[in-house]
Amino acid sequence: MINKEVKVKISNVSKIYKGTNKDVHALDNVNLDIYKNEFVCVIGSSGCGKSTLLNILAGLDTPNSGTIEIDGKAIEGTGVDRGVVFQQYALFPWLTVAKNVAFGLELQKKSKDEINKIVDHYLKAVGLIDFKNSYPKELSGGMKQRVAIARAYAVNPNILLMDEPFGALDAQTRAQLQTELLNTWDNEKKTCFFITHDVDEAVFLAQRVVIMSPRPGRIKAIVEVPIPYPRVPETKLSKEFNDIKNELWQLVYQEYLEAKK
Ligand SMILES: Nc1ncnc2c1ncn2[C@@H]1O[C@H](COP(=O)(O)OP(=O)(O)OP(=O)(O)O)[C@@H](O)[C@H]1O
Repeated sequence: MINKEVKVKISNVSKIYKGTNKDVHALDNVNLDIYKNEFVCVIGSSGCGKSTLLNILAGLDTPNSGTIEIDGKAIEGTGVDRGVVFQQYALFPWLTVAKNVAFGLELQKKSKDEINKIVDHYLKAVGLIDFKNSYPKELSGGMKQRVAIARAYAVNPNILLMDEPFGALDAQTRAQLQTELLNTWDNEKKTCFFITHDVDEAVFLAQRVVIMSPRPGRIKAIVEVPIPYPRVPETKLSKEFNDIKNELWQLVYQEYLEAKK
């Protein structure tokens, strides 16, 4: 059930990148309210502005116009209230798994005992406690992404911003991490903004799916996914799941036909 308290308010956000030949209107007047503890997925064709929007939410980029508010307060740059997970694992190769997860906690000047406790908690949550002293190069892609997720959760952000975090993984690992992510989301009650190219993944994870369209980047439609949690791999076999998936496919396909014109 969606709690209707607005957590993130995106109002009239536009972004233009100055290009060598021409300007790119990456986002045009984007408006979206994301509710507290909500899981929102964003899909849309390549170049429709998904990452631009996520980077602006993260405070890594700024809009040309419009505002982003979190709990009613305009954001200014990056903040520990927002954890970001990218497609490429972005782990520090010279640090062990435990040290990677501890990194943000050390910046927060937490005590050693507290850091150890938090690191162990999240490494257990992602099933990697036995690898705490390993280095990233000793891990598979899926394991590295689990570390990245544990690291994002460890600093206790209110909001998780995920840019295709499972995009580089094989189907089986991806399915496993989707279920794990939902379990953690359910336990930790975070607000999640999750970009994916995979319609199946969007329906499985999200309470609402935002479909964006390109040139200029806009929100084309928002589809609710009223399937109850916990969602399990078998959920993907249900009629309800497949009906919503088809609805989204039609919107995405329509987009493809329009782009071809
Ligand atoms: N730093 C930049 N400088 C210039 N143009 C940019 C920059 N970042 C993005 N763009 C342009 O803005 C548009 C939106 O890009 P963005 O990366 O947000 O799309 P996306 O929907 O995330 O795409 P993809 O699914 O391929 O990752 C694209 O046309 C892209 O070329």
